[in-house]
Amino acid sequence: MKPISVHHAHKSYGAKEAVKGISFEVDEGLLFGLIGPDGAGKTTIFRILTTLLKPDKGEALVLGLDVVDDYRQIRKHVGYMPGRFSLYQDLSVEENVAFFASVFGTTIDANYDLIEPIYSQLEPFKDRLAGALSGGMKQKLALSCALIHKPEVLFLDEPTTGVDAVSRKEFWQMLHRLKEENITILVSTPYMDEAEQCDRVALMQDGQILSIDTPERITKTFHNQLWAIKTENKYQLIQLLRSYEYAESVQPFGEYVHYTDKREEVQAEHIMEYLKSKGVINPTVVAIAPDIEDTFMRLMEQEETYE
Ligand SMILES: Nc1ncnc2c1ncn2[C@@H]1O[C@H](COP(=O)(O)OP(=O)(O)OP(=O)(O)O)[C@@H](O)[C@H]1O
Repeated sequence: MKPISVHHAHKSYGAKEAVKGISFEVDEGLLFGLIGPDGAGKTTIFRILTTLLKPDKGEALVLGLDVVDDYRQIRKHVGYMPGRFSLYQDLSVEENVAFFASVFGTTIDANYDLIEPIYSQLEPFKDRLAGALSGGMKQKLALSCALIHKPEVLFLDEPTTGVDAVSRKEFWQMLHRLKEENITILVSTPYMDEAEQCDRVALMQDGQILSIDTPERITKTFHNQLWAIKTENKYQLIQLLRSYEYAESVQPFGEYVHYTDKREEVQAEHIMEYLKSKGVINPTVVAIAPDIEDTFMRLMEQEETYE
């Protein structure tokens, strides 16, 4: 039995089809990522799996239980950290955890061993109101609350959005520790660097899954030579590359533009010559290895082309 299995799930909000026939399964003890931009349908999938929304069509099972027929049992065995508003801002740190414990008929002490690595960092502030905590501390508190009844499956919807880089890193370390406790984790994120922390990922766009695999295998599907190009004027560079007759894809990435070319054999010099012929002084053109973000952008582009 897979802890999570979704078969051809559909969900619409009025005329808007948010989830368009999605299927995926998650093995026990895996850290599985739903990766995609805002509006891809990630939250809708979380709401279906945590029994807060019914799918219009298709089936979703958690721990072998049906999200519609067996919702009461599912709720006892899963932890959910929604994207926002999961804490009571006007209760203290300790009161929030105690409240979530009482909802599940348990106590902080009974489950302290599981939350200890996370909650111990909050204990010095246990009397502080949740509303007065920093983003990173709120996130730790929300995770403590989601774990207080020792769930077998943990659902984390964009847990690191709006959290500083150090707290994000710590958070992922915590998730790896929870995995060792054999908790199955479904986590969503819009950050591609976090995708690489997952055992498997589903890349989502517009209510559909474009690819499911390990981050390494997804990245290997990018076959073309990728170039990172930089000039003084990035906006002008993008325009020039987009109007280059051999351009295949042009994507801004930080201070660089990532570029692929339609030609089989292309050298950095070819691209430099073209840019110089358009008046660009000293362009930097470097061959680089693609990462999962490049692969995702490519898959999204292909999807748009086929539509
Ligand atoms: N209650 C609702 N009524 C109408 N449309 C909705 C509702 N909830 C979500 N949607 C739409 O459904 C689509 C999927 O939303 P969903 O929240 O599942 O995506 P997401 O990937 O979680 O993105 P986000 O990070 O923005 O929440 C979006 O286009 C969204 O605008």
